[in-house]
Amino acid sequence: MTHPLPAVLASLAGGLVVSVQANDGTPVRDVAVIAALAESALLGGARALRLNGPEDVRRVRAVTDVPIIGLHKVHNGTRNIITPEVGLAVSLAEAGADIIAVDATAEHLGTDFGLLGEIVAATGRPVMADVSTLDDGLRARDNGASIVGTTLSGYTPESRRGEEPDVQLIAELVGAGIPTIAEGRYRTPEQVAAAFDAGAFAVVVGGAITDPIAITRRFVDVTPGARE
Ligand SMILES: CC(=O)N[C@H](C=O)[C@@H](O)[C@H](O)[C@H](O)COP(=O)(O)O
Repeated sequence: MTHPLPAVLASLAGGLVVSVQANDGTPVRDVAVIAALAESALLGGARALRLNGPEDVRRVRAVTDVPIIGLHKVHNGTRNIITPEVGLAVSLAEAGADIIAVDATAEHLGTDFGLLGEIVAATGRPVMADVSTLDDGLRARDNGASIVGTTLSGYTPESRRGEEPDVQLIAELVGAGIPTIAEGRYRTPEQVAAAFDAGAFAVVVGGAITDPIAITRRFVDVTPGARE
């Protein structure tokens, strides 16, 4: 793992990163809407953005200088794999991403995490390794990641399942000396505060801020009408 952190990552310390992504086929899946949500997040105080795909990265890069964590999701039939190829990472960097997020799970990569170093070499950008377990994080550290994210805990067979964010994984990774960004299922300010208490370097919040369908559904779910 790179010591000290690259400046663009160091600038995220203690901050909120907002992930602005939308599923295909939803009304929000429109590059202009993504850009509007991203600008709104910045007006609210977000320190950085996390964006899926070169089109969204390029569009948002045109309106802001804040750090952008770029990723490119590819569905493998079971789940989305995050930036599984060097070429996808290069396209994100060319579009303006400052940091590249990469799926760094044993489920996807087995024991060969060499892709992380290849992406660093090809893009000249630091890699945020999206992990699901402590073992994933240790391998990512040893293979060129600058920082890890708890992003994929709950989405691989090896990781803990739950509705709540995996705060325990933050503590495990930080305990191993690995700088860690908390990400995945953060819904409330209290959960974000708990992530920082556990030692998180920064916290990423996605759907709780940028997915109006999921936000609406959580309110509808407690209405009497929803139980009929
Ligand atoms: C598992 C996976 O593919 N996660 C993706 C990674 O970029 C996104 O779909 C999530 O929205 C993001 O991680 C933020 O998480 P949340 O939306 O729960 O705050």
